[in-house]
Amino acid sequence: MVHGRLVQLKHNAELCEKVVMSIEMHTDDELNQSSILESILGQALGPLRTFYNKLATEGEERGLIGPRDVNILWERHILNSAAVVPFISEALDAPRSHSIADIGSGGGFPGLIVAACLPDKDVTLIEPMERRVIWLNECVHEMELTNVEVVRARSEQVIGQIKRHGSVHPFGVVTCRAVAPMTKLAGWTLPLLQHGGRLIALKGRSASEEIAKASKEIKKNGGFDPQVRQAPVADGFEPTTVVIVEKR
Ligand SMILES: C[S@@+](CC[C@H](N)C(=O)[O-])C[C@H]1O[C@@H](n2cnc3c(N)ncnc32)[C@H](O)[C@@H]1O
Repeated sequence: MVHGRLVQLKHNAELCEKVVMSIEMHTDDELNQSSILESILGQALGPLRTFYNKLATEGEERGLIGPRDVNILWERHILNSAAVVPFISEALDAPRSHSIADIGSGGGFPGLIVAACLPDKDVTLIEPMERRVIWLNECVHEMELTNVEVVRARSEQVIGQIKRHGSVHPFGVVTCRAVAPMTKLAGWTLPLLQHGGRLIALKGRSASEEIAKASKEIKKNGGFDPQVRQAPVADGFEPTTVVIVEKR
């Protein structure tokens, strides 16, 4: 009986491996077979391949990626998100809360990638849309991540709760990508940070102008010293832009 069960499990595992290989062969993402992935993602590559395959098969149908994204998922979404990880590690080097919040996670960017790359840090994904929250919970389960909590809420609601309950501001780092301009993001992210914490936002080329426009909101929400930094994605790929704001 036990032997029969083991044979069945082995058969299932082989079947899963074949399905994964066939999905990877049917997308034209040239990075699929590249050693770049392992050199950048290391131990996180296993769970992130699971995530990649789920996105490639279900992402478009579930409204999480566009039709043209399927062949550039690694570069456009996964490696782009992973570019914030060194900035987070640097920020959490100081003695402050080791928890991270990602607001407006959507399909999981950058939050799920951060959680896979930093398995010893607690990551809270804050996302208001129900169908995206369902997706995020499925991903956490299938990627076997044990360091993630998904909260269905707008960031302002979480901030309201923190203020009402008078608790200390809990996060050492807040991340986000493609959620809102800095004028809004300042009020949606900085109040979530503890003193000495850092906002690390993936931004487009207009990052400097956004910071200039939002200087009043940044100051009002306890932020200071906003900086625009270039974050390497991988050799031969265009770097991405990151905005970093310190919390007083
Ligand atoms: C354009 S999507 C970006 C998703 C993901 N970060 C990415 O880069 O692909 C913006 C996401 O922000 C969420 N969002 C909008 N307003 C929000 C708020 N006030 N607090 C938290 N999330 C919010 C939306 O539901 C949506 O999933």
